[in-house]
Amino acid sequence: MHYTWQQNVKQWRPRVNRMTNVTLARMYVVNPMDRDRFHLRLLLLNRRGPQSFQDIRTVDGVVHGTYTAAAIALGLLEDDLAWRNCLDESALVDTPRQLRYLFVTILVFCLPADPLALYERNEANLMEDFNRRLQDVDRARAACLAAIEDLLRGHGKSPAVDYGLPLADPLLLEPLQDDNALFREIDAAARWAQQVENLNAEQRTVYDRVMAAVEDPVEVTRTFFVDGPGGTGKTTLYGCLIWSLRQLRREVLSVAYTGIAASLMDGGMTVHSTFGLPFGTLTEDSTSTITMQSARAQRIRNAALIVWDEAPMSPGLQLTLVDRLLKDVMVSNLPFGGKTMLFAGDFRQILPVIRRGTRAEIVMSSIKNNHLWNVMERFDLVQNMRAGNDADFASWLLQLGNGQLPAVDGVPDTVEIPQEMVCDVADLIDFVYPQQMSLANVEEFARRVVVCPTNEECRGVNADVLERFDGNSETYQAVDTAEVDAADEVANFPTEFLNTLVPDGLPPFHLELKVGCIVMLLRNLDPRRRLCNGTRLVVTELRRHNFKARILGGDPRDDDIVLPKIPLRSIGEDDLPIPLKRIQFPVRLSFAMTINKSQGQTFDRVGLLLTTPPFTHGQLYVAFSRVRNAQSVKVGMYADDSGRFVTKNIVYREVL
Ligand SMILES: Nc1ncnc2c1ncn2[C@@H]1O[C@H](COP(=O)(O)OP(=O)(O)OP(=O)(O)O)[C@@H](O)[C@H]1O
Repeated sequence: MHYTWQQNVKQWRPRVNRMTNVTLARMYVVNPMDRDRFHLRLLLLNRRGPQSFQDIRTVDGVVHGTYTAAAIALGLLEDDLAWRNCLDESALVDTPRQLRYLFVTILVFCLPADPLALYERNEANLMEDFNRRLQDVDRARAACLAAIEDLLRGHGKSPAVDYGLPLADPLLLEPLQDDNALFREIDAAARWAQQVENLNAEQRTVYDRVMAAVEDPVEVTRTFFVDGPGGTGKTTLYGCLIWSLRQLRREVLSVAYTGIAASLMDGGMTVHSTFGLPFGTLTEDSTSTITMQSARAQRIRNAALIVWDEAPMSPGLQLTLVDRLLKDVMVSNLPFGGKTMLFAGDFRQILPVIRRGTRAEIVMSSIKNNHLWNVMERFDLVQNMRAGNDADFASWLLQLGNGQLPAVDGVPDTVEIPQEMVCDVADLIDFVYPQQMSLANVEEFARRVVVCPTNEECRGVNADVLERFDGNSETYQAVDTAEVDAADEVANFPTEFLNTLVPDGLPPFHLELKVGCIVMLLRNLDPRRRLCNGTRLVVTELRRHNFKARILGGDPRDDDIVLPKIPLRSIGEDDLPIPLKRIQFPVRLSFAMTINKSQGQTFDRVGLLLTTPPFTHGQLYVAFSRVRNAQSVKVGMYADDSGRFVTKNIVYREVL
């Protein structure tokens, strides 16, 4: 019963509904993925006095077939023209498999208004290879839908529930043999069997301990931490564990804090996506989106081991939330629900990133200050296994990382860079890159990079190196929108102002590319295919609505990737005056990258630009440890008044 205030008699009276006997008091929230109902809700919120469902779908006298079409006609939804153009362009020249990847990328990241219409428009091209092979349209359609379903499942999505796409008819499906995958599996099995044999004594101790814990149902200590500087064989160790357990038909989950580290692990996924953690700053009250009955919860239940790489980068709170989730999923009060957990990493490297965080805040957020640290059995790997490493350099690096090199003139956090490692700032790019660059000589510079403390310096280097490429460039412009509800607030931020913003996690408004240039992905598009935030790609073809690229150092048998523009949002930690949505290719030039981004990657040659000094724990160590020997790195910096090359080496000894 609803009441209204009667001013004249100063009384509350039951409300009289003059229209009907039914009162629509409140509308249910509808998941945007439930498209039809979501768009009906959108129309109900924006249309006044419709008399029937048909009426709701009628715009300017035209009765639309779907609520989606009516919402587009009313301008309530962006239409899918950009994605149609992007798919049309790819369909003309790319393989059906590339087109299916592109279609799935658009579904997952661009949230088109009408996925079914996009599918139907492109169906013939999407299934063309199956049709050729099977010579039967119905079976080809079923195979194509199953392939799309498989790709979507990798993103935790369902074609029917999330996008309203038809499902493959199981009666028409036949097992498809992927010869490539089969050969790769045989290759991998031979390689890993050999690796397990070759583990050194330190690695073997951890391997045996973890395998024993997995096998022993009553073992109490099931949480392990492996600490080891770069090159001591951590990745090899958990590769062996993952492979051995899979041989025993046991499931393993491999996760890492960053997408790029996840992509280097077999089947690796980010911590966020595996455990359904929210993005942005976590709090004690943050919760996982994983429900107990879901397939993701079941995957966790089935896992015999969870390997967590680059753990020192994870905020301690992440461990608390995952511990809570695993206790619920496993219905157990043991740490991490009694799962066997193997954490690994190097505390000399970069710690959790807290924007403008103080030393105390950063240290407090480290996993070392989480109560779960105390339940971990700890192992140290010290033997450097990286072939070609020079022993003097490895020992200098370790002293640098441990903060054991002498401070200059007693000034804390300073270090002198050996003269032979320094070059003139103006010559640094020449040390790394050839004068003439193109797709033809990409192998010459693919495993080289310039690293800098901040993005600002990277932008300058990137623009300079692009000049070294032959051929014309293409400049792609973004579509920028301020994400605010109030119309008058939007007016305070004109488009030309939004276009000038260069937040860290977003591509530039003007993206200038040339064939052969190196770009970095800015989103985790598909860790299963090593397409992660931080993956470097070489551009192989530029088009109007998409571009083609391949992963640097990727498997040559892999197809090139076709990338669409996608809507990207600022993450709220960019110091922007307003939340920004930018529709642009999710890449930026990557001849230079920040030291933080380079963590976890190995290069043949690195130019370290130190015109501004490193500013947080571990940065200098991370920058130098990207290469295997002293000859492969040069530092571009200026001498001080006494001719010495002095910079900052910030080491928080309390976390080592
Ligand atoms: N037991 C071993 N015998 C021979 N080579 C090994 C062994 N363990 C590791 N390696 C080799 O040493 C190199 C470094 O190993 P790995 O990548 O596993 O180290 P990491 O600790 O993960 O390094 P990073 O932290 O820099 O990624 C690799 O080339 C690897 O093949």
